[in-house]
Amino acid sequence: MTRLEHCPAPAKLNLFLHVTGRRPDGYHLLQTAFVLVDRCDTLDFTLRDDGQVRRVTDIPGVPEDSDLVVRAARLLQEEVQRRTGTLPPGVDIALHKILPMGGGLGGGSSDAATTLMALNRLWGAGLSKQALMDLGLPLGADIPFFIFGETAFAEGVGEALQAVAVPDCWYVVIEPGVQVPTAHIFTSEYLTRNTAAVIISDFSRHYAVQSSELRQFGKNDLQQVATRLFPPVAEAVEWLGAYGDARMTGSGACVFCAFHSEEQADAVLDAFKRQAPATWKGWKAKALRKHPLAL
Ligand SMILES: C[C@@](CO)(OP(=O)(O)O)[C@H](O)COP(=O)(O)OP(=O)(O)OC[C@H]1O[C@@H](n2ccc(N)nc2=O)[C@H](O)[C@@H]1O
Ligand SMILES: Nc1ncnc2c1ncn2[C@@H]1O[C@H](COP(=O)(O)OP(=O)(O)O)[C@@H](O)[C@H]1O
Repeated sequence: MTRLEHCPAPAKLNLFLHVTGRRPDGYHLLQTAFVLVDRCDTLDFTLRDDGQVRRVTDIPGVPEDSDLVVRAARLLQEEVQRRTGTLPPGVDIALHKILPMGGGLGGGSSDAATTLMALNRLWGAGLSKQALMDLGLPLGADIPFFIFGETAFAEGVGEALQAVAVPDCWYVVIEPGVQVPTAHIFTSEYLTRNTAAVIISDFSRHYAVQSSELRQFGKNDLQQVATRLFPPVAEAVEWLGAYGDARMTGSGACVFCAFHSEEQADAVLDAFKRQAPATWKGWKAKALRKHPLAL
C-alpha cells in the first residue's frame, strides 16, 4: 500500500465547556463533552521515497511547516524511527478543508488526528491508540479526543477522556463569519475560571431524560467572552436561539443547536437561507457515534 485517499477528519462540538481552574503552566483546566459530527475535512496520503513530509495543497494563512498535519506526520515519523531505528518513508499530504479555522470545530486538531491514524496504518507503525493520543496531545488538546473516536466526557485540558452516551440527533451549525483565536478567549479578563466541578453521572443523567426540546447540559464558559469580543457570535446565538437551546462550541466562533430529526434541522436551515446575513454560513450535521477511522 502506497496511498490512502479520502480520509475523513470530522468536526467536533463541545456540548458544554466549564473552566474549573488553571494549571501552574497557565493552561486552563476544563470539563467538557465532545461529540463528533459528519462534516469533515478530507486528506490524501501518498508515500514518497525521499523521507520528506510535504503538504501539497495551499492552505491560505497556514504555512506548510506550521500546519498541524505536517507537524503531526513529522512527530510520528521521528517516533517510529526512535522505536525501530528506521525512518519511515516520506509522504505527500493533500488537505481539502471545509471546516472553518478558528471555528471551535477542532478542524486543525482533527486533521492532525486523522494524519496520525492514517500514517500509523500506511507506515505499518503499529502504535496503540493510547500511544497516538499521547503523541498528539502536545500539538493540540483536542487531538486525543479525535483519536479516542467516540462521544466523550473530558477533563484536564481535554485529554482525560471517558466514553458517554448522548441522544442521536441532528445539529444545525452556524459559522458567523468571524475567526476566534482560542488564545484571545483564554487570556481575557472577562473569563470566569471557577465553575464548580461536576461529575460524569450529572452529565449522563441529564441526557437520560428525553424531552421534546433537546436542552444541553451546563453552559459554555467561553461563550460570555467570545460574544463580548465578537458581536457576530452573539447575533448567531440569538438567531438560532429562537429555535432551541443554541450555544457556542469550544472557543467559538461557531454556534449550534440540536434537533431530534433531520426535518426539524431542514426547517431551521430554510429560515436561515431567507433571513441570515450573507456573511454567515449554515449547515446541518448528524452526530457520529464512532470516528470513521477508529482504531
Ligand atoms: C477550546 C478547545 C475546547 O475543545 O477547542 P477549540 O474551541 O479551540 O477548538 C480546546 O481546549 C483548545 O485547545 P488547543 O487546541 O490545545 O488550544 P490552542 O489553540 O493550541 O491554544 C491556544 C492558547 O489558548 C490557551 N489555552 C488553551 C487550552 C486550554 N485548556 N487552556 C489555555 O489556556 C493557551 O494559552 C494556548 O497557548
Ligand atoms: N490543518 C490545519 N487546519 C486548520 N488550522 C490549522 C491547521 N494547522 C494549523 N492550524 C492553525 O490552527 C488554528 C486553529 O484552527 P482550528 O483547529 O481549525 O480551529 P479551532 O481551534 O477554533 O477549532 C488556525 O487558525 C491555524 O492557524
